[in-house]
Amino acid sequence: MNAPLLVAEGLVKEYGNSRVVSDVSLSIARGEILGLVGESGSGKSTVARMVLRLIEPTQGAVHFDGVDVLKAGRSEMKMLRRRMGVVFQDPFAALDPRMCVRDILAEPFAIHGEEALQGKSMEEMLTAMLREVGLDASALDRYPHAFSGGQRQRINIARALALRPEFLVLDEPVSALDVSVGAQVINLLRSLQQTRGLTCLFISHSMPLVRYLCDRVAVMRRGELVEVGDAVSICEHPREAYTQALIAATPEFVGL
Ligand SMILES: Nc1ncnc2c1ncn2[C@@H]1O[C@H](COP(=O)(O)OP(=O)(O)OP(=O)(O)O)[C@@H](O)[C@H]1O
Repeated sequence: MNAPLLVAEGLVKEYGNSRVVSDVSLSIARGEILGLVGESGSGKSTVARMVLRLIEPTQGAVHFDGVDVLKAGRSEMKMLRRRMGVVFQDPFAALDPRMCVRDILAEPFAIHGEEALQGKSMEEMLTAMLREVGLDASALDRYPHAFSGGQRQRINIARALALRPEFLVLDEPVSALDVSVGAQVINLLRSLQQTRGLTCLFISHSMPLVRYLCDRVAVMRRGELVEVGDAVSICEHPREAYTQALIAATPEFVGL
């Protein structure tokens, strides 16, 4: 296995007296997709937000490519942000309804500088980004409400990949979509992960989906990890009754 790109150690998150994440340690190898599963409220999103440093852990450490994320200063953090993308569950809430797709996709370049265009014109770059997610340039002048849920999630994915991050957090990216539309988005993510060699943290409550997409899986229950291992082995031979119940609770994923 390659050296890990991301290592999280002993992550804890407390809100007042309530401990919502307790001593979670994870590592993700370069090019690997790690699934993070667990019932609603088990702390999956909180772990992901700590890894991305969107929230500060109460305790613990995160290293990304050897860099201590929680100790990074402002400019180092800006560099790290370029290397980490995120796609959230709700494809509509994530897109500003007053911005056309051109402005939504151009925003990362406005924040991080046009050298990220790698010599392309903005128009060429935006068209290429849309093509990569199965949309065409006619989308550029339209607004989010003009798209279906699946198309909106494709726009979110294009934006998350704009600065060519190495690491992508996918926080339940298809759970707001119809099953067949969700399967198409999963297959898109799978092919993008392969062509770009992305390292991913994939959050889901569906064990069959994790089995389809992920190399390894970490199972969370009430803020703690209960088992971590190869996705197929855990789906076929779960050790914990909790994991068995998660498997039983979700219908088989049909990859179309
Ligand atoms: N800002 C906050 N203040 C207080 N409690 C919070 C806060 N954010 C999250 N929590 C609590 O932390 C727990 C874990 O939430 P989290 O969103 O990480 O779970 P999850 O496993 O991602 O759930 P879901 O599958 O429903 O998204 C929940 O009980 C939630 O209410």
